[in-house]
Amino acid sequence: MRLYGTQNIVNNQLHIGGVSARELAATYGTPLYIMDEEEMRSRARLFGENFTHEKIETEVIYASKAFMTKAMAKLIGEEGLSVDVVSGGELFTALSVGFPAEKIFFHGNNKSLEELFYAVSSGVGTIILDNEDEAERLSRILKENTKHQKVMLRVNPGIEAHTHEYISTTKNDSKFGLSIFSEDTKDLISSLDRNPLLDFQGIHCHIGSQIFEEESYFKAVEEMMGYVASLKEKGIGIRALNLGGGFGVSYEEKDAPMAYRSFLKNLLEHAAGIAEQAGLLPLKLLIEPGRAIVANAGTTLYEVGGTKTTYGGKKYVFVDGSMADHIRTVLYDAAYTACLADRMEDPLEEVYTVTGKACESGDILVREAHLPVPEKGNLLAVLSTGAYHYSMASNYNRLRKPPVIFVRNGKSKVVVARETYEDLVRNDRMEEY
Ligand SMILES: Cc1ncc(COP(=O)(O)O)c(C=O)c1O
Ligand SMILES: N[C@@H](CCCC[NH3+])C(=O)O
Repeated sequence: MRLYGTQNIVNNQLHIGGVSARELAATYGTPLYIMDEEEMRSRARLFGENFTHEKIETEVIYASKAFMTKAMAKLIGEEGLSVDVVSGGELFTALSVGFPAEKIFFHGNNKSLEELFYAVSSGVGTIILDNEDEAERLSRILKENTKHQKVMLRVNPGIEAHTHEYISTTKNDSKFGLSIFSEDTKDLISSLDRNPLLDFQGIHCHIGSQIFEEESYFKAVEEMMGYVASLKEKGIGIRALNLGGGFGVSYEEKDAPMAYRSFLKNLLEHAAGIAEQAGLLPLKLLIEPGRAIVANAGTTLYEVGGTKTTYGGKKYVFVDGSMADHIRTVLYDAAYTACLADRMEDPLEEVYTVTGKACESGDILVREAHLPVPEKGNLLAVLSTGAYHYSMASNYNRLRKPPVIFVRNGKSKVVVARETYEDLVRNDRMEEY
């Protein structure tokens, strides 16, 4: 089995960050989200250090939708990356730990008046507009408050990157951004560029998520550079080109993500070559990795409650979590690797479907887990759950969200406490009509 970051096996036990899964379960209970701090920091550094070029200014922005807490915002700040937020909530989290506002990029396809006002009044560095309505809302706020704002526009280059339909973002009918093939988009860019309230920086695209094909990014660079050149011909100078995120990670043994270091270098080299030849320099290049920084750093730990073999012969192992803390399997048909964290070297005997406590037949965490025959009380770990797990967790069935802990150098700390029953009813009211 492929282990990640600081994960290793000592005496048949899974250890992460130098702490055994058994000890973590005893200290914090299960289900439990465990994040390997060293792994997140080294991934952040990998992107920061390898997306650099002598001829082009660059910036790496962490897409916080993948995993955001106060501790994470602080970690990203310490590692020198910028941050992308898509809601007032993510923005609040970043600002609440003193994340520098000028290094925040505000995304989203339907930012409200309230969110835009919050962003402008907090000094958010760049707002990435998605459409004309947002541009109009933002201009109104800037005018009323005599402010000035750096903006970019999200465009859609129509690249078909191979990934699950729900996380593909640049098909021609995607809800995100505006097509580069439409004249209306150029008209909007031209009006953003002329708007004295705006400091128009350039354009953004994001071709989808969990992408393995390097070729798709090279194609995106070519399309976007061509577009930058066509805008230049219209007298619109583009200072920044943001290529988004989406860099795939490995969830199963067979997954082969790109070698990030060489990929980033080659991508920048390719972009710099085109930009130089087409006379588009100076042009700043930005990327927004989310999953690639946190996915493999995360492990979810559950306790086994029992097993069941159906009349039809299907074998289930029941754990104390559910689709409420692990939605990606049912939502995207995503595949994961599971193991028994306290029996790591026992022979794998059967294939089980890992299911939880939710009242849904679709409550499946891992479709095919090769395991030793699980016993009640064993610890079951699902690997690579650092991205889009805690951030997509719900309270379905009024299940409490698990805590999140960071581990590093033999120590652990709580970064999000386990929800209590009181937390679940905190906003309930018993008013009369
Ligand atoms: C605009 C934008 N940037 C960055 C990301 C991060 O994607 P990923 O976590 O796949 O790197 C996303 C999510 O898909 C996104 O929509
Ligand atoms: N939530 C998705 C990716 C996010 C897409 C954001 N544009 C996933 O878990 O894969």
